[in-house]
Amino acid sequence: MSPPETYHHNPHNDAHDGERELPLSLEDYAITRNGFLPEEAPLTRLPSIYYSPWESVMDTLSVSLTNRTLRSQVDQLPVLSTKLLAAEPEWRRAYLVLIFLAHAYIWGGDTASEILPPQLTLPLLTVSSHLHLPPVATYAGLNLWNFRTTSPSHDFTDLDHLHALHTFTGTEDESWFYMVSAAMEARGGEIISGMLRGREEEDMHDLQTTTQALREFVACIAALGGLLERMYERCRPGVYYHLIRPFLAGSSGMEGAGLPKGVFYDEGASGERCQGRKGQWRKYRGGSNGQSSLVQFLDAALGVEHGVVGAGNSNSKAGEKTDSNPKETSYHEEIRAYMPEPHRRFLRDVSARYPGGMRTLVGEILATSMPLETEKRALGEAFQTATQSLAGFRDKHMQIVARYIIIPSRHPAPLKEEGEKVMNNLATASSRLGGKVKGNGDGDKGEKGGQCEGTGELTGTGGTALVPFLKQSRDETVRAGVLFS
Ligand code: HEM
Repeated sequence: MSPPETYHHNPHNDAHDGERELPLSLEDYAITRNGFLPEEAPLTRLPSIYYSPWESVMDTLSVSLTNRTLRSQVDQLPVLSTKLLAAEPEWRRAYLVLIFLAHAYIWGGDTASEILPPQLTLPLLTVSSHLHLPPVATYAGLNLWNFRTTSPSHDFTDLDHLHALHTFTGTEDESWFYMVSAAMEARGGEIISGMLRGREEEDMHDLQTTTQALREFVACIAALGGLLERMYERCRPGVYYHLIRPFLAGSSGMEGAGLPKGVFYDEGASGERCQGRKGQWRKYRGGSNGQSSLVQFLDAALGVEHGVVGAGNSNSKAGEKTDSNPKETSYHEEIRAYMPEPHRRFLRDVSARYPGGMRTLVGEILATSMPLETEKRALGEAFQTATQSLAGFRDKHMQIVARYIIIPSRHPAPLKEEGEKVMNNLATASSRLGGKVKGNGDGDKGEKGGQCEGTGELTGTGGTALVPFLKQSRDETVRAGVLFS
């Protein structure tokens, strides 16, 4: 079980006059009026002065990366205990600090560091175990818990007033990259309770709640698509691809970037596993927006089901079992291990309580012989529009991926000064690896000899074969809209 949360009362959970109470209490899942974002903006520093050595390194992170002093600063840090971390926001702040320092340490040199020192690993292992997250950069640390707002009304959907607390590069581009997702999470959070209530509707003679929930879903997806497309405003594709993205890379599938065994998490002097050091070689996926619980909630709410990439799923219908090996898990299933535990539990409970989501409910209602043809037609249309809008959102996302990854991957990193490549494009090399779905975390054995040859398929920071995967996710969304065939 997760540690007790300190979330405040959530007005979105309240049933208004005539509304059914939600069967799942959103507070139990650390879901707030801002959706999967916290109720309040995250801590900007750890309150105890004991942690000032960490915070001081964070204060100058991007500068230290540029002048290559970050690793020596980390090496000189004391090994700090986690005993002074109290409330959950402090644990999240500690996690954010440690994952930023860990990725800066691994990727912030001329070659990747295969070893993470105990100054980082010892507290990081404790903090990530407390939060039930892997000890690596995740969407939670980079996006959900890494923002402040200058909005007078503390409106987290107000993208123009959101700012990342930390970036690797010190660029506006990187802050914007994280903040677009943060604003989307806040906007998307507004429909969580409505969708659950709409799915809960069992009164066949009043279909309006469900139809209305689907219409609000469509409006929400339009807003999310609008925010997504604002990525172009302040995040330049070349800066993203050559400067930002390399820092987000994980340790799985990184042979081409100098991490054939992953990363050794050095836990101190005793032991014998690596040059007399205690510790473990570990492989994790990198940080990715694909770890957003919101998008997986939208899928679960509608009834979109994702299969294993390339396992014959492109011809299967939503909800059908495929021929793939039952032991294989889909990317979407696997990536849940990288989400905060309460959010992961929420997705599991939503799918268990409402198998097939709206798709099942709408299918059942349309199949009945009740004389409410107009309402039934409106409901069916609202459902079709909802699935189309989510598929359209995925199309927009694919265009972003083309602009930010596929096109820049064909061009070398620009020169900063004559003869000098922009720093840190180590993991960019790993963008072209062979293999299907790559890298599923600790001890991953799934590599298909994916060396960096420059000829393989493009992979995401999360390690997926990019284009087929994204197309399949979009097609699965379209198919969920087909109710009868
Ligand atoms: C410059 C902007 C972006 C780029 C380059 C990008 C890139 C990618 C890549 C490479 C993947 C493949 C999986 C992986 O590598 O982990 C992916 C998946 C995904 N991304 Fe993005 N992404 C961007 C913005 C966003 C934003 C803002 C969101 C919203 C939360 C988002 C949501 C997703 C989701 C949900 C997936 C999983 C596939 C799916 O369900 O359709 N992405 N993205």
